[in-house]
Amino acid sequence: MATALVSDMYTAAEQRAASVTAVEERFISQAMGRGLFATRQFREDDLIFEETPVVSCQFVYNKEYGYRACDQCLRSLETAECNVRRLCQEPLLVLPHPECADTALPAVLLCPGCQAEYCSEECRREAWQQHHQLLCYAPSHSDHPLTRLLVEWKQHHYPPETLSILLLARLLAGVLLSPDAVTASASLARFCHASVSARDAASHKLLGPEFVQHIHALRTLMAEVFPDPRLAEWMSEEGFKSLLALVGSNGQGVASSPLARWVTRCDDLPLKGQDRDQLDAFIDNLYEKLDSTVGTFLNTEGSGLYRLQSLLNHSCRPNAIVTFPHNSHTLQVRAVRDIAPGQPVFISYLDDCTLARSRHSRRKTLRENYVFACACERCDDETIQPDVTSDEDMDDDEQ
Ligand SMILES: C[S@@+](CC[C@H](N)C(=O)[O-])C[C@H]1O[C@@H](n2cnc3c(N)ncnc32)[C@H](O)[C@@H]1O
Repeated sequence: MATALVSDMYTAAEQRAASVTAVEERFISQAMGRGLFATRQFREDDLIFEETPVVSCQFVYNKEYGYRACDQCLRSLETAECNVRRLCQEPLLVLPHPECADTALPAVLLCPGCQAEYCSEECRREAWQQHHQLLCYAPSHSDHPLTRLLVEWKQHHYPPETLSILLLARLLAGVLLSPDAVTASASLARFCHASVSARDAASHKLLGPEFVQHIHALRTLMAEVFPDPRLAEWMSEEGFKSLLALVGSNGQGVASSPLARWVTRCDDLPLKGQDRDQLDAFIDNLYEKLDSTVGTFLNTEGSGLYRLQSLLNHSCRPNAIVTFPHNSHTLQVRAVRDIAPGQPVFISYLDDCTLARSRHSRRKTLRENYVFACACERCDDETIQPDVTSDEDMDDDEQ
């Protein structure tokens, strides 16, 4: 499936594509807004839909720390072993169970202008057509507005990152490079309007009062990157904030890290007793080393904005999961239990560990990171739970 052009974001063709995938968009409630509903039966592990993003990009610090990924599809360009050797600064480190690692790496192609790396000619061409011809620059040019934009961004956003300002730059470049920029801009406005509730737009944590100066600086620099009157609407205070709220509320982490894939496959190995303990201890030790050398990095390479996936609401009792089986930004949504026609499809925005915690802890994490009060069925069922249920949760609160 080709990556959608910004101008295609809300076309009838894409609406039809959604129905082919057997989900449809419906209004749920004032609290939750819209959501996706199954239009047919899904069994556990069934594919519900597969989707490439409207736009995606690698996290700024991942790139700086030398994580090598295709600049278009985020496919990893190094093996898990190369990745950890470099990050842990241990050139002789050997990962056990090599059968769990991806070995077939693509031949790397470069952008002749800025040396950005791609995994294929298709990705290089797609990137050029969609955004790169307007964003190609040598990062060593410290005076270039894009360099200054990234410096400003990095001063306020540290790993583990969940978003990159380059997503916005790529979205806007996509508007200008569309055959009809006016229509593309209107399409982006509809996406913003439909996807960002008034509450998200007013209160998203990216837009908090402590960021007023920062947002002003980002907006000024973005206007320098795109001195084009066709984007004037997006450079206004309101327009720029609505874009930040769009990517803040809907950006999806892209899990294409080779190390994470190796770890996941190791977890699935049918090992028992001492063998399992040894491998688990090796992995724990590896993450500790990584933590001490390069700090906390999530298992995500970057983030993307997806048209269908951005309609999926959170539930603390999810019936679906987002995966990245192609080692790239193409995602799949799969059922984790049976879903009947007409039922809403929910994923979890929380990791497994947080999901296993009390209602109080889960809601606290969702409030702090996603700025909403969870209205899911499980939270509803557990309303009789005391506010805090475990020592661990107490510790959390005290912190
Ligand atoms: C990725 S969007 C999901 C689609 C969204 N409902 C819409 O109408 O566009 C995420 C937003 O949906 C809402 N949301 C998602 N899950 C929710 C839940 N369990 N309870 C309340 N609001 C939820 C929040 O406003 C959140 O910022």
